[in-house]
Amino acid sequence: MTQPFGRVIDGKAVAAELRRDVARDVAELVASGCQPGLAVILMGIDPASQVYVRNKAKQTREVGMASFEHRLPATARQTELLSLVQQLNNDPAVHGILVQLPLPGHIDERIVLRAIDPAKDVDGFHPLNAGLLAGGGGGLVPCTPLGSMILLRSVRPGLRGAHAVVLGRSNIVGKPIAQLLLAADCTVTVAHSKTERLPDICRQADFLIAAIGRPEMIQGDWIKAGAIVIDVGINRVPTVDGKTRLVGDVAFEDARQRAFAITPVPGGVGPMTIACLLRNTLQAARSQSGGSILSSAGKSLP
Ligand SMILES: NC(=O)C1=CN([C@@H]2O[C@H](COP(=O)(O)OP(=O)(O)OC[C@H]3O[C@@H](n4cnc5c(N)ncnc54)[C@H](OP(=O)(O)O)[C@@H]3O)[C@@H](O)[C@H]2O)C=CC1
Ligand SMILES: Nc1nc(=O)c2c([nH]1)NC[C@@H]1CN(c3ccc(C(=O)N[C@@H](CCC(=O)O)C(=O)O)cc3)C=[N+]21
Repeated sequence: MTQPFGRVIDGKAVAAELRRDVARDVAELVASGCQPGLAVILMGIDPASQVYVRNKAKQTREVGMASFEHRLPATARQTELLSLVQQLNNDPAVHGILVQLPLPGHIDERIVLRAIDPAKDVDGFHPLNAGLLAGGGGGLVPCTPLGSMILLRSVRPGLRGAHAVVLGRSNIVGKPIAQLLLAADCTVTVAHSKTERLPDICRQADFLIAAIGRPEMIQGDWIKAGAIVIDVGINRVPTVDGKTRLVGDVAFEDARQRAFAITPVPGGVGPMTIACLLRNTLQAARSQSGGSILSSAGKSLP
């Protein structure tokens, strides 16, 4: 019998399934003469970023795509980074470009993200793609928001009319998630650091999407009974034995007692982010091997 409460959403399993689907479609595309290629630029030696970049490269190859890795020293000049982006924009073997964030302080992130060809912008951070998303779809959709929606739909296929509360309003997570929920006919509240009476707002949420980067800040009694909780936060915290562990923005065990379903950290949204990156690269390769950015890429939103 299925439990009425406290279901843990298995992001690892859903991500593995998505990667299998991507791998099958990649094989078809390769057979027709186009191997999708993903290029990742890593500037500096942030240890966490290095782990992500390594995982991405491994999973890219596993689904049959070509993986290109470019490393620049943290001290490289912005013009050097921009000319690398330009070179990748012009490289027909590269269908997707990801510049790992955050960038060192002397680099203007906005200028770099705008330099990426929107058709190759598999992160979905270019203003053209952000604008298409705000207009209801048609471009490349940011990976973490896409993955969050797929997990939400894995437990509740019909989202219409529900009250979704998004905590966080960043351009890369909170805002695009809010757009996707709106496109799915949810009633959306976006909260942030200046929001008053945050616990009360959270208690109204049928779907609570947490993307604030504050370890376990969201308490169990902020969760409405029967809500679905998507915890996007990834926070590394010290443990008593001097090591570190990953926790989300939600106090998982307490929230689980009240939620209908909840994503864990690790093993929730994180693995979906990489799987969606591969999905976006596949879409980008398809539209570049015939058709425009508006043809196959993200025609229907999740
Ligand atoms: N699972 C994954 O694959 C990914 C996970 N992440 C994780 O998601 C989290 C958010 O990332 P990101 O959007 O880049 O972070 P940002 O720091 O860019 O944005 C954080 C947002 O949370 C809001 N916020 C901060 N503190 C509070 C608070 N006390 N109460 C209410 N709102 C608050 C901020 O408000 P304001 O705008 O007012 O400053 C801001 O809008 C992080 O933990 C990050 O590690 C990020 C990317 C991918
Ligand atoms: N241009 C750009 N695009 C990004 O999408 C991007 C970025 N920059 N900078 C950093 C953040 C963070 N991010 C994660 C991806 C996967 C996991 C992931 O797979 N996490 C595993 C755990 C991994 C671990 O153990 O460290 C999990 O949650 O289960 C986490 C975080 C993508 N980001």
